[in-house]
Amino acid sequence: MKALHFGAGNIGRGFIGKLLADAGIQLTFADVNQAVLDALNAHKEYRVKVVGEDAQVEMVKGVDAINSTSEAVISKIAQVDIVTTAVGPQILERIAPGIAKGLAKRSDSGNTCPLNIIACENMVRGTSQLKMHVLKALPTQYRDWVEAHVGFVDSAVDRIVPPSESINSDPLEVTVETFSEWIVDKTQFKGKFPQISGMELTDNLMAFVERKLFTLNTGHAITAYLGQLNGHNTIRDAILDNKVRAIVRGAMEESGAVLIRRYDFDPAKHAAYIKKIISRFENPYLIDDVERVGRQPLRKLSSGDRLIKPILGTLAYHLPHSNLVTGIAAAMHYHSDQDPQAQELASLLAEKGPQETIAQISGLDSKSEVVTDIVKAYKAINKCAP
Ligand SMILES: NC(=O)c1ccc[n+]([C@@H]2O[C@H](COP(=O)([O-])OP(=O)(O)OC[C@H]3O[C@@H](n4cnc5c(N)ncnc54)[C@H](O)[C@@H]3O)[C@@H](O)[C@H]2O)c1
Ligand SMILES: O=P(O)(O)OC[C@@H](O)[C@@H](O)[C@H](O)[C@H](O)CO
Repeated sequence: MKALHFGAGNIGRGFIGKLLADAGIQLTFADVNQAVLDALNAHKEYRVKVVGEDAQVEMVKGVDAINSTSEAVISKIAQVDIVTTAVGPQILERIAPGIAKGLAKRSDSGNTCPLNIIACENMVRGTSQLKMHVLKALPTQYRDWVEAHVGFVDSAVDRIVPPSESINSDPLEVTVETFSEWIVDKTQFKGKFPQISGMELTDNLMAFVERKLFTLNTGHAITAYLGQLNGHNTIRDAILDNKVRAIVRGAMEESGAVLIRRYDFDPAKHAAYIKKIISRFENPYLIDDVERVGRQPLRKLSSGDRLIKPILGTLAYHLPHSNLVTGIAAAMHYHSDQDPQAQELASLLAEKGPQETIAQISGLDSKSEVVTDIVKAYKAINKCAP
C-alpha cells in the first residue's frame, strides 16, 4: 500500500505518519517547509521519542517527501491508496485544489482502485469539510467518479505532540506522549478497511469526536489561557496551579455534563476520562508551551469549536457553565506576538469592546445573558491583571 500524508509537522511525523509507516505502508509526506522536506529526503527516516514512564526511541524508516504545492502531489494522488492530513483546519482549503487535480488525473488514468482520504485535524468532521473544498475545485464531470471511488473518512485524533526540544540539532525528531487514539468513521470507507495498527474503526464517530474535542481540547485551551494570565509558560506549570486546575476541571465537567446527556456516556467513565486528561496535562516529560495550545484564539472561540459549542450545549440543556464562562473570558485576554489571530482579537477588542467582539467571533447573541456573563468575567480579569 502507498500513502500520501499532508503536513510533516508534530502530529504528522509523531503520530499519523508513524502509524502508516509502522503498518508497512510506503509513505510520502507533502509539506511546504523546505528544511523538513530536505531532511526527510536526505535521511529517509526520523526518530520518535515516546516519553513517559516507559520511555523509548522508535525509528520511522523508508519515508520520503514532496512539496505540497508541486505537480508531484497530483501524480501521487493518482497512485496512492490512502491520503491523510495534519496541516491545521485553515490549511485544508489550500490543499484541496491539488487533491482535486490529483483525483481528476486518477480518473483519467483509469485507476479505479479505492482511495480513502482522512483528515486528522482538531475539528468536527474535518474530512467532510475537506471534501467540500475538493468538490468545489473539481470539474463537475469527475464528481460521480469521485463519489464512486473515493472515501472521505472523518476521524478523531488524540496524542499530545509539542514541538521537540531538539528542533535545532535534528529538525525531524519528534517527542510524543505514550497515549494515542485515532478513531475513524468506518461507514465512510471505500473498498476494504486498511489494516493499520492503532487506527480504530467506529460507526459512532460523532460521540468520539465531541468527547475528545469538548473535553481534552476544552480543558487544554482553558489551561493555556488561564495559565498565561497567571504567569505560567507551560501547560504543566499551569495545571499544577490549583486556581487554574479547579476552573479547568470544572469546565471539563460542565462540558462533560452536556456530552453525557447528548451521547448517554457513563458518568463514572467520563469522570475517569477527565482525570486521565488532567494527568496527561501534568506530564513531566513534555514541555508544551501555553502559546502552542492557545494558538489561533479566533478559531478556538468560533461557534463549533471547543469553548463555544460546549457552552451552547449547557444553554440547550439548562446546565451550569460558570467555569466555561471564565475560560472564554480568559481566551479573550490571550496575547501572542507570533499569532496573527491573537493580534486580530486584540484589535477587535480595542475597536468594538468585549460585548460586540465575543458576539462577532462566536456567533452568540450580543444581548444574551451568557454574553453579559462573559463580558463581566472578562472585565473582572482585567481588573486583576498586573
Ligand atoms: N500537536 C498535537 O498535539 C496535535 C494533536 C492532535 C491533533 N492535532 C492537529 O493536527 C493538525 C496539525 O497540528 P500540528 O501540531 O502537527 O501542527 P504543526 O504546525 O506541527 O504541523 C503542521 C504542518 O503542516 C505544514 N503545512 C502548512 N501548510 C501546508 C500546506 N499547504 N501543505 C502541506 N503542509 C502544510 C506545516 O509546514 C507543518 O509542517 C492540527 O489540525 C492540530 O489541531 C495536533
Ligand atoms: O491543535 P489545536 O490548536 O487545535 O489545539 C492545541 C492542542 O490542544 C492540541 O494540539 C492537543 O495537543 C491535541 O489535540 C491532543 O490530542
